[in-house]
Amino acid sequence: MWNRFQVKALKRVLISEFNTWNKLDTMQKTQQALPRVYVTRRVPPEGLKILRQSGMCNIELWDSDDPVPRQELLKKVSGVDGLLCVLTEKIDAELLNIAGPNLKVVSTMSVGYDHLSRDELKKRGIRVGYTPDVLTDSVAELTVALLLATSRRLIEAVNEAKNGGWGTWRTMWLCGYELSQSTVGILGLGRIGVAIAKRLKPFGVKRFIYTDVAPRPELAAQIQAEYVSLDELAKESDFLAVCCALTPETQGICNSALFNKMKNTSIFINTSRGAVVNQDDLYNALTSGQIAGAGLDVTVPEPLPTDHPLFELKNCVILPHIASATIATRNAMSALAANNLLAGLKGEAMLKELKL
Ligand SMILES: O=C(O)C(=O)CO
Repeated sequence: MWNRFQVKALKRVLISEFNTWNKLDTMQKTQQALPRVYVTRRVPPEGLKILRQSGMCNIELWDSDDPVPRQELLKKVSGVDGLLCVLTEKIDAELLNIAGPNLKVVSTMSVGYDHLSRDELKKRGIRVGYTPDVLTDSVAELTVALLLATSRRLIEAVNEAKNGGWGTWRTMWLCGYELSQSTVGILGLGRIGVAIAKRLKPFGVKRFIYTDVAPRPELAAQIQAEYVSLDELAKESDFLAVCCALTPETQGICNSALFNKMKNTSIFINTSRGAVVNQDDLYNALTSGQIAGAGLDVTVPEPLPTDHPLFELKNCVILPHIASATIATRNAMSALAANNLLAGLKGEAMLKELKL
């Protein structure tokens, strides 16, 4: 027989157990009620921290540095409320149909949005976040580095020094082209084009010219750039930097018609998207001497197969799409993508929303 103290103690234990169980049950129910979010890549820590600390979504993560296989992605998006993706994921009608009507927001950790079917997203009323501005400086910096590496033949020079090609100082050996007194052309003047021009100006560039679908006087005024036609841009640029977004209008815009108008001393640089260039035409322009050199941070496909003919050319410098690859920038991109996603889930204004 229990005395009254034992009964009281047992009561206390039971009540406390009941409360704990109740709390857990409520927590579980709340968790189940939270929006479901699929993150298609191990994005940099800043973004993941923001998502986790928000406590406002259930996150499932493809915890890898490599892209999620398409079939796995299609399986995982079914029924999600939000999707945080990177530029390797094609967000098209097939995926959106499988995702279903819960999907309210797609947030891409990229400034480029050519991997998103904008019409399909718009049709379904899905909001889209992206990450402009935070990568402008790192992309501009890398563009300048690539331009100098190409025009001053740095990769060839390093290889010659390392591989015994360095005989003696020679008068015309490894001579390249200099920015001083040059004309720099920008195809697609936006924030990145302006940032590139600002960095190039101190090298003694004489003139900046640009082309776009229409003049952009406010941006152009920052760098005293002159609006010209695509033809003039090709003919007059000593250095031609491609900074436009990939759209149906810009796909393949850098083709033989453009290269044939360029000077045979010109350097062509692309840090936007590979598909704005017709790579066969570029190969011909480089091998025929129609242009002097090309620096590419982007190609079709990516990665470019190691046996691709462009890799055989000494006057073509190819980087593996690293323009925004600084630790600070990639963290800022992931933080912005996470904040865009959370704002979209809450139905609030995003920091950077793409107009569809
Ligand atoms: O953000 C983008 O679109 C990129 O290409 C990454 O540098």
